[in-house]
Amino acid sequence: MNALVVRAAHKAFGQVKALDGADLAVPGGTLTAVLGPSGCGKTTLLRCVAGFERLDAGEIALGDRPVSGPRAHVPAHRRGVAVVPQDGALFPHLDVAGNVGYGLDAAARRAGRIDEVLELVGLAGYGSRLPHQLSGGQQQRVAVARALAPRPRLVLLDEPFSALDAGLRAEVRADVRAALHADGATAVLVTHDQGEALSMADQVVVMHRGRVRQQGTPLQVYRTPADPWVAAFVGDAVLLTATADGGGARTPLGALDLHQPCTGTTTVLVRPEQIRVLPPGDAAAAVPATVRRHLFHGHDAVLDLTLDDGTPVTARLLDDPREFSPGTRVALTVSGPAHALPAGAE
Ligand SMILES: Nc1ncnc2c1ncn2[C@@H]1O[C@H](COP(=O)(O)OP(=O)(O)OP(=O)(O)O)[C@@H](O)[C@H]1O
Repeated sequence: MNALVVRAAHKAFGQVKALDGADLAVPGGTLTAVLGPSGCGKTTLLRCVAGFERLDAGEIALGDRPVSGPRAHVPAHRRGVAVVPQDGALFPHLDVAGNVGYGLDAAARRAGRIDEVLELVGLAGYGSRLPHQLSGGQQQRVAVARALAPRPRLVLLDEPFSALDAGLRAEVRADVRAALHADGATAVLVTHDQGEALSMADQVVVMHRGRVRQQGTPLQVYRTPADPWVAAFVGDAVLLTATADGGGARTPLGALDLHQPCTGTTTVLVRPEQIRVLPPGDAAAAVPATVRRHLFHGHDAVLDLTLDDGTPVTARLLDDPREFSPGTRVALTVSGPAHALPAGAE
């Protein structure tokens, strides 16, 4: 059953349509990431679900209970929704146990719920510390423990890892994900970070200009994006004009198999990690190309290339010691299927 359903949600601030018909459904017990660029309406969606903002039109239901809509606006404190803000917003004068237990009833305290959630977020034994005695990552863990403590119907996380440095972020993300799952929580994470959404979430909701462009598993939105905009937003995209004839397509990178059948003129998506870079003339079916730029990133390298017909292509190289200077001639092949994108959307 869905723990949260948003239908045709509209919310404007003056002339700005922050939500312009947003639809989404969040199954109970899952973590859903709402992913989109700055200004696409993510925070507004989250604030409407929490009950901090009223919808202009549309509906929000938590389980089978309508909470926002033409006939209902349940106030925030009666929705059973917990919010983890960007900065954690801990009470500075209360220790960790005081923060986590704030608002928790006596029975839950006696039952050991504070220790239980601190253990879940990896902070067993930290109950008597004050917030200023904790690292940024630990403070966010406390904020998550505080949100989980009263067993809310829904936990909303608003870019909760954005203030953490990159090394710490990956660890805190993984631990928070594990804690939410272990507690059986339903959670919605708002983020503009594709890696965060794809690595943490059970399902990803991609937003653009106040609407949901696609909802699916991380693999679905990455491999089979709904349109060219989603394709380019959730990762690096090589977009090729193509003629499809069912299970395959003719493209500037040769004949490619398709994930899903398609016919006629279309645009197909290939991800840069699917492109193999060979010496010129190495394989009969390889397509000649010229290197424009080679960017080394440590864990991988990105090669910008141009095919002889002018088509730009990007290849991602893993564990590849070769160095390519601009102007080097190479030949390209593609491994794995491409994805035919529906025409029309920008
Ligand atoms: N209270 C407000 N008053 C006026 N405009 C607002 C208000 N809140 C949001 N907006 C506008 O609505 C649009 C959507 O904003 P929102 O904060 O929901 O986007 P976002 O996707 O969360 O962006 P970010 O990732 O930068 O936080 C933006 O154009 C924003 O300027």
